[in-house]
Amino acid sequence: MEFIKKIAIGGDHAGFDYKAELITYLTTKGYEVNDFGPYSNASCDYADFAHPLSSAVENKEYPFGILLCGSANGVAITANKHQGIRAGLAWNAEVSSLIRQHNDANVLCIPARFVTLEEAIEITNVFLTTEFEGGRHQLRVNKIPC
Ligand SMILES: O=C(CO)[C@H](O)[C@H](O)[C@H](O)COP(=O)(O)O
Repeated sequence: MEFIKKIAIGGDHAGFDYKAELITYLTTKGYEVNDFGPYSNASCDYADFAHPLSSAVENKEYPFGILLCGSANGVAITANKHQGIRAGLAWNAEVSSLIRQHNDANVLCIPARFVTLEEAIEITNVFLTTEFEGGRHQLRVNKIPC
């Protein structure tokens, strides 16, 4: 699998601390990480950050995006409003692998209030290093756009 260089990351205040840790982790692993915000842990609205990130991924500026909020539902609901986005929640490594293998997810949504930082890092690692399986799954993914 080709090394993916550029990653977009964002979320809301509930994901702020983990977002900072993931930026540091991914940067040390050699990724070029663009932080779409927020830039403090002050209460904010996830859509304000999930929409710009999703547009950038949809426009192929980044192969993958990572969004973090408290339960991951707000950012996922927002990101999936974009036709070119397949945003999946992942709360453990196995689910993270499956949203890549079976759903060809291009945005990972992490429930920051429901996983440990170590789990968030593992979920991220698995997401970025797992390939889409294609085959029967491609036929299903092709049917998603409405
Ligand atoms: O969309 C959400 C709920 O599913 C996110 O988890 C937000 O982070 C959460 O709603 C923020 O809640 P807060 O009480 O305003 O911190």
